[in-house]
Order: sequence, then structure tokens, then C-alpha cells
Amino acid sequence: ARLVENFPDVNVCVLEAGENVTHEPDLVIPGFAFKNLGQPRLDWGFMSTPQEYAKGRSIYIPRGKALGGTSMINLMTMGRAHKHEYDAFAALGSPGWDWNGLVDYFRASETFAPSEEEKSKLNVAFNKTAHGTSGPIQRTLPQWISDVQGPFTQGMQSLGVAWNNDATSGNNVGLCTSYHSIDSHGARSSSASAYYEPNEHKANLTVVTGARATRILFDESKDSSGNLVASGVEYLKDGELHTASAQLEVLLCAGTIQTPQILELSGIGEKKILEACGVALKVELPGVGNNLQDHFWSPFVTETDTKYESVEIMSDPARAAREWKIYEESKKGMLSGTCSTLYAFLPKNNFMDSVPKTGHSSMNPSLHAVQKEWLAADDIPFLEVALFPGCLPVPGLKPEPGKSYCSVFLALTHSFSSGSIHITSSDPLAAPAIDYRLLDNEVDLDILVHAIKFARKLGTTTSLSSVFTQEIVPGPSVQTDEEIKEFIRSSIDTVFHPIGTAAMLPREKGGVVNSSLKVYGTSNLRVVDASIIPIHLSAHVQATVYAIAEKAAAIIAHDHQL
Ligand SMILES: Cc1cc2nc3c(=O)[nH]c(=O)nc-3n(C[C@H](O)[C@H](O)[C@H](O)COP(=O)(O)OP(=O)(O)OC[C@H]3O[C@@H](n4cnc5c(N)ncnc54)[C@H](O)[C@@H]3O)c2cc1C
Repeated sequence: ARLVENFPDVNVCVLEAGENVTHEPDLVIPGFAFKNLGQPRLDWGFMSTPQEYAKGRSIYIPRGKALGGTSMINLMTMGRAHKHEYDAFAALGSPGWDWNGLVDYFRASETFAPSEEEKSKLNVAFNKTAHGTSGPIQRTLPQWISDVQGPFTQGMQSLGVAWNNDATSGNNVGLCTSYHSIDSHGARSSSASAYYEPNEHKANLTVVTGARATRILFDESKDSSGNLVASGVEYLKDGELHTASAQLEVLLCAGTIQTPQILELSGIGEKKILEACGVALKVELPGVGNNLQDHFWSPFVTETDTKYESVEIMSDPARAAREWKIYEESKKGMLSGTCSTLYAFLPKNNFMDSVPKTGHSSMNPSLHAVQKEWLAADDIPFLEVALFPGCLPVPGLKPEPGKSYCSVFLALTHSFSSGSIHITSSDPLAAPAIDYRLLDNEVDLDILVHAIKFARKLGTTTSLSSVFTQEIVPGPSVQTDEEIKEFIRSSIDTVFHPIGTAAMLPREKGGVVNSSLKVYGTSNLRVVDASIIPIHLSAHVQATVYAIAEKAAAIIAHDHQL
């Protein structure tokens, strides 16, 4: 979109496998967000391979299939990690990608202009230099707050977790209100509504929906430095193969799962993987598809005093109708958001009394070393603790009518397991094999055991002990560390934030793209999506992906002297 609007002489063609669903009510109305998951029309619905250390379970991995990608089906939280985590991008070999090199792009991507009344109600204040006031994505504060939020805040504070009134200015440590990609009219602000729509009628933009890219095409001859030159993209539409030619560049933005798949189908990847699938090797790049990282969560669910309403009340038709009326008339109420409005990011000293040993790790050694340092640090969060005023989805658990629930969402922000995504055949329509190697490092279990214990302690604080009336999950029968570990192995799940499979790292460290996001061994093929993030962040990912895309547009303009 930035190239289209800033450079009328540059023609941009977007190939998107999904359709344009930008204004469908279930996608626009924030309170309906959960309805879209698992619908094949909107969600690729990947499954991982059976995870050995998680009871052999296959993990469901939703991914948006639509113009706007996963920003059409995500849960709209807009967070940023600690500035030191972005600084690691640069320290790992990508100059210009530290916090200072990214903050202008975070700003460029968003409009964030809460009123004085909202700020004072939610106890927030903002460092203006870190926030945008005229960018495409609309970021707002929650319009509905659960009654449990007050006692939960006090409970967290009594355990030493400080309130952070400006958690997206480079220091995300502590408890804060969540921010969302929702506009002031209560509608989802997605990359389709915010970036595509203002440019949709521009003469230099062509968008082909229902177009599934099958491989990148290259010129027969290489450039003078021996690099492949991308000449276009082959794609399937309505059962027929087509070609889109590229004169300047090909930008691969298929996300963490399909970007490595398309690279491998195009002959870029590890020799033995491509050979096994009968794909001719064009660039030997063993990093492709490796370094898969994600955030993983375990549930803590309690029954609450019924004077505290939980989201389950929406199953009462009369109450749902009332909420609908509130939303229609004022864009407030439970449908104006996802009901998750408060979270905390905790470094080790907030929830662990000692630093667990990291042991052997499947991680890239350079990244492992960074994470080990972070685990011992006082400022890098390893745990997200979020309040959800309702029963989180736990297999086998069905909320009972008439009861109220509250959950504490406990997510590991820096897992020490590192997985992979690879093709298993040359068929572009076959899903790749996705192996998280979930919990292959005991340290992740140790951290999550501390997390469950923290949630239990939180439930016994003076402010929450009369709110949380009975622990349902893990439940009273789960007491010893080994029992808690068993519970985690049975219940751990993804937070839907996969990254890293086309990592921006030096080639010798397993990198796939350089700091200009160019794929090694090519002259004009770049990757611009979450797959380039080399090491995971203590933040939900979308705000960072928008900043990456903004920076990519600036790099491309600079490289071509546009
Ligand atoms: C259920 C869910 C909830 C989430 N909630 C949050 C949240 O609250 N906050 C947050 O920050 N993040 C959240 N995320 C994560 C966040 O939305 C993603 O990290 C982010 O959107 C990734 O952007 P991307 O550009 O890398 O990939 P995507 O947005 O996934 O874009 C990839 C695009 O490529 C298309 N594509 C793939 N293969 C092909 C092909 N072969 N041919 C043509 N097109 C193709 C896809 O259809 C898609 O449109 C959530 C994710 C999910 C699934």
C-alpha cells in the first residue's frame, strides 16, 4: 500500500489466496471474532504434527485466509515488546532493526488518540514520541471493562506487579490495559480496511483474490553477483495456472507457515528436504523453515461469585439482544471488544523464586544465548498473564448454565523449543509438516509450573479470594510439580503467534533474509511478514508486523531510489 500511494509509477500486483471479506459483519464486529476460527473459507486451519512431549497431541494453528490475512481473524490486541528485545534484532546482525530503528515505523502504522476522559478512566498516559496519530491502523482503548478488573488489578499489585501506564513505549513490564486494532466506530481495523481500502481504486494497484501462489519464477541466468533474479510468480486461480510477471521485485508475504513452503517449492531451502520432494535446488539455504517459535499458553479457570458477570451470559438470548442494542447504538458493551482488556508481562522476578536451568535446547545457538540472558534479566518478560472474564476453551470443560467464570491466561513468551515447517511433497496444495517440538526443553515446563503457582497465589490474595470461589482447572487434584507438568503437557496450546521461519539473521547463523529482507542468494526477492522475526518477543505480534512492513516499504523505496 505504501508503494502504491507514494510512487504512482510503480505498479503493484497482490496475489491473495483468500477473498475480500473486509465488510462481513462477523469479521468487523469485535465481539464476534471467535466465530471465524475453524471456518475453511476464512481460516487455513493448519494442524501440527503430533507433539511428542505434549501427549502426542496435534495442535490446531489457525491462519487468516482473506485479503488482510490473519489481521481479519485475529483477536486485535495491539502490543509492543520491550525495547531491548528489538535491540537484539540488531545485535544479532541486522543493523537498523533495534527499537530506535523501528519506533518511527510503529508510529507510521497507527493512529492512537485516546481522549483525556478515556486516559484518566483507564489510568494510562503516553509518551507521544512513541505513538502515531495519523497512520492507517486505528488503535483504541477498551470500551467495556469486566467487574473483575478492579480486584484483579489489586491482587496483581499485592503480589508486587506494578501498574504500567505506558506499556507500548519500549517498556512493557507490568500490568496494563490492553489496546486493540479497533476503530472509533467499534469496527475491526485490519490491514485490508486500513491499508488496502484507501488505495483500492489506484491505477497502479492490481489485487487478484482467490489466487494461490505455487512458486516463484526465476530468470534462466543469474545476475553479475551470481544471485537468482525473480521474474514473477506462478499461481493457481479457478483451477488454472497463471503467471504474474515482475520487473522490479517479488515480495513474499505469505506468513510464517506458507512463506517457507513457497520458498521450498521454488527451490530455496535445505538440499536434502528439497531432494526428498523432487524439487530442483536453486539456492542452498538450510535456514528456510527452521527456527519456528511461538507463544504457548496453559489455562487457569475458576468459578466466580455470580455477582461478577462472565462472557457466558451471552448465551442468554435476552442478554445477547441487549448487548447487540448497546453495540448498535453506542459501539460500547461486550461486543465492542473481545472482553480481554487487561494483561501483564512479567520478568522472572515477578513470578519465579529462582531461574530454571535451560539445559539442552533445539534453538539456534545464537538465539539460545540471548534468551538465556533474558531469562536471568529483570526487564524481559517471560510470562504473559491475562484476565479473561469467562471460561477459556479447555478440552472437555463445559461451562454450566447460571454459573460465572474467570480465567487467567498464562502464556510463555520465550519458549526454548524451536521447531520447523517443511514441505513433504512438491504438491503446492499439500499442507507443510509443522513441528513445534513443543516442550522438548524441560525449562518451558518449569516456567509454566511457576506460572500456575503464581495464578493460584493470585487467587488467594485478599482482593480476589472472595471473587474466585473455586478452582476448576487445573483443579484441586493437581498439586505436585509432576502433576502440574502432566496437566501442562495435556493442555498446552498455541497463542497463534508463530514467527521465525525465514529469519532475518546472518546467513551463517541460519538466516534466510538479510537486513534489507532480501532472501540470500537472490537479487530481488524479499520476505515481508512475521516469518522474518528472528527471536520471539514478549508481545502479540501484529503491531510489530505492521512496523516491519512499513520499514520494508522504506527500504525498497531507498534501494530503488524511488
Ligand atoms: C486466532 C488468532 C488470533 C490472533 N490474535 C492476535 C492478537 O490479538 N494480537 C496480535 O498482535 N496478533 C494476533 N494474532 C497474530 C497476528 O494476527 C499474526 O501474527 C499476523 O497477522 C501475521 O501477519 P503475516 O503478515 O505474517 O501473515 P498473515 O496475516 O497470515 O498473512 C499471510 C497471507 O498470505 C496468504 N497466503 C498464504 N499462502 C498463500 C499462497 N500460496 N498464495 C496466495 N496467498 C497466500 C494468506 O491467505 C494470508 O492472507 C492472532 C492470530 C490468530 C490466528
